[in-house]
Amino acid sequence: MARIELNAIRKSFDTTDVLKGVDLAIEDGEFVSLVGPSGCGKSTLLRIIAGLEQQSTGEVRIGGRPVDGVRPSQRNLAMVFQSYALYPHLSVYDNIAVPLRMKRLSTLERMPVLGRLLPNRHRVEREIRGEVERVTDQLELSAFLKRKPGQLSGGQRQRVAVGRAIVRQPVAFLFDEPLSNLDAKLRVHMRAEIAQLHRRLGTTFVYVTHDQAEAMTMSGRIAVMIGGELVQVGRPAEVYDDPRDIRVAEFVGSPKINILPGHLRADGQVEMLGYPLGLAGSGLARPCRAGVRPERIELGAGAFCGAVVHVENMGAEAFVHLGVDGLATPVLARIGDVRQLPPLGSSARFGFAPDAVRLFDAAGKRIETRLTAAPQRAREVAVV
Ligand SMILES: Nc1ncnc2c1ncn2[C@@H]1O[C@H](COP(=O)(O)OP(=O)(O)OP(=O)(O)O)[C@@H](O)[C@H]1O
Repeated sequence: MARIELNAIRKSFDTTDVLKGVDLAIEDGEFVSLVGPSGCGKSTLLRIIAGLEQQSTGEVRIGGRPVDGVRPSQRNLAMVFQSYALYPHLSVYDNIAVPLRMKRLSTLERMPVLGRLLPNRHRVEREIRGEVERVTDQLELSAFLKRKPGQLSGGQRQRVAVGRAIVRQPVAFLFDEPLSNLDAKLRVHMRAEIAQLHRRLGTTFVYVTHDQAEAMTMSGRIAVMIGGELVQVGRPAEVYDDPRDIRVAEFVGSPKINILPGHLRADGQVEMLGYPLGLAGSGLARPCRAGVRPERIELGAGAFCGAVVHVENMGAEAFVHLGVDGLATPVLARIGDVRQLPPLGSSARFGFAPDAVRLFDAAGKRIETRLTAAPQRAREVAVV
């Protein structure tokens, strides 16, 4: 097991700065997900940890030691890729045994015919069999040992890739979008398997994904990367509830948070479309943006009124899209009880409690103060 430390990591490809000074400490045994939109640099960061890519400046430490200049194979890390990188011509058993054979047998002992004549080969192969069987039992792969990767489902292939990583007993596992080739249902199932695997092994996991739901449901902490910068690191619930930056608020959570244009008055009142939302303490008058999660929008009463322009009924819950005059995008409200859905085309009142609002300044940085007073009931905002 190992602590992984990234200090001021920068990476440029030609003139493009892909990583702009990333600092992150991943504790021994922790499960941290690097999450962010496509192209934000998360795979590059993972590859730098693995030693597959060299940072332009900055330092990587694994288990307290700097590893710059240490070859990937010497870092004792296991990487699981999106493509699984299995050998198509080898059986499940041999795919998992490969890293052990590479480590414990000499080139001569690995030779198919000559190797068998060497006494050490039999002893090592017996040990390897024991270890491969232990891992394949754990991963419920015992029934497939003789099959080739082409004869397996996506989920089974993914488990073989994980098995091959586990047998090496690495100090940390690095996952690069390992579930993105699977269908939605299997992905949800494999999320649970990977989280359980982490609990069982207790080894450091670093997991790259662009899927915020994957990161939220599996990891102890998530590190949100945007445009080559680490914008926020924290427990999933903390990042969801207390985003420090509007880009984080918009990236985390599905469906997206509602962002409403507002104005912070000098007397501390926050207004949206000229209607009061609550008090944020006195300060400088300035434009701001109010973020409200769909589940915090209360339908049926409140200061605002919108036209029901679309309803997404998922069975167990529904999302109502409310067109509001003066807003470019509809406000989304989550409805827990789908029997209470307003009809399409009707108008619906809505509001939200002041503590549901997260305020951001014009640059997208979080305004610390939380709204306190209840929004005053005002005349309705016109329906679109
Ligand atoms: N070898 C390379 N040469 C030039 N540019 C590169 C190279 N590798 C990555 N990049 C660029 O660096 C940026 C970050 O790439 P990276 O693969 O780290 O992003 P990512 O966040 O993992 O994205 P995705 O989720 O799409 O995989 C991208 O703009 C990419 O085009």
